[in-house]
Amino acid sequence: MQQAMIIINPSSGKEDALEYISQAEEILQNNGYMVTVNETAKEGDATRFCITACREGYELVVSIGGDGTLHEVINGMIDQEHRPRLGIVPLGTVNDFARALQVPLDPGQAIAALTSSRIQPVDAGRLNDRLFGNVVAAGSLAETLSGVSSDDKSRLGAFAYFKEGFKELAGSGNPAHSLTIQYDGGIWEGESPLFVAALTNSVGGFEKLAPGAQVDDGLLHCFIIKDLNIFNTLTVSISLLLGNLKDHKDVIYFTASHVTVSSPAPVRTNVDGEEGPALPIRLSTLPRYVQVIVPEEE
Ligand SMILES: Nc1ncnc2c1ncn2[C@@H]1O[C@H](COP(=O)(O)OP(=O)(O)OP(=O)(O)O)[C@@H](O)[C@H]1O
Repeated sequence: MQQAMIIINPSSGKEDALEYISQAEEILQNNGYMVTVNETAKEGDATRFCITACREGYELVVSIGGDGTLHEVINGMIDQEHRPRLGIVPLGTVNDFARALQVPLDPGQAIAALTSSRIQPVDAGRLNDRLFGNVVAAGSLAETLSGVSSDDKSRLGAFAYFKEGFKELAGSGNPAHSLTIQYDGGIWEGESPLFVAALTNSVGGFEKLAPGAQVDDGLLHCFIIKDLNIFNTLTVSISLLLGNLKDHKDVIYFTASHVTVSSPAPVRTNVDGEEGPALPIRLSTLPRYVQVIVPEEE
């Protein structure tokens, strides 16, 4: 009999996570799985549970929670020879990974889609000695984004990030730091308030950040926002909404499989929506590393 592990964060989303356990358990049992349910209680639990699932040969791990929980689950797969298939039930407020893979944002529909036979191989990102599923941001605006409240994210969706970003720009005028970004054969040095490296098209709920990004293209889609002021922030924001950010005159866009970012200043990062390590960071991709269950094609 195949084994499935449900990893659920009971604090995710609007805290109605527990309602979905029996629904997911039933659908998996009806599909021939022996199901183990693990509830997380604190940071790191989802990673530990997923490590167990890898070591014990589980065929399937289902992450029920937000992008933070998913990030932790994916980190359990680092350096594991056996990696279970991954099912996603999004309960967070942003759910970028689900958006990028067309997994339904409605949890009931996402649970129903766990029986799909369609598997999408997805790149994982490597940041120093850990993994990420979707995005790494660095710079003073990235630090600000870590502070966006769940309440604002629920109320304003992706626009919560604009609100915090504008607040930061209005407060400090010019929050750029000196960054050195080395990628494959190139190097960029200059002042920037924000560097973003994305694996998928959806970042912060904006589904058109990198419209050309494929989840299995083996590439980091990188954006350097050059020195910003409050006025061209508006035009950058509009480009972001229209999906042509990479063509904006104050944005440098490139793709690469290896990137390092450093700064003489103590700059922090944001990784998959949560606060990450300080610079310097080394980024790379692990092509087609995670096998994700996605809905059948219509
Ligand atoms: N039982 C728990 N109570 C509180 N926090 C928890 C618990 N279990 C895990 N966590 C922590 O909650 C963090 C955030 O979870 P997650 O991103 O899944 O939900 P969310 O914050 O509701 O989603 P979003 O970030 O989209 O708003 C996880 O990174 C984890 O460290």
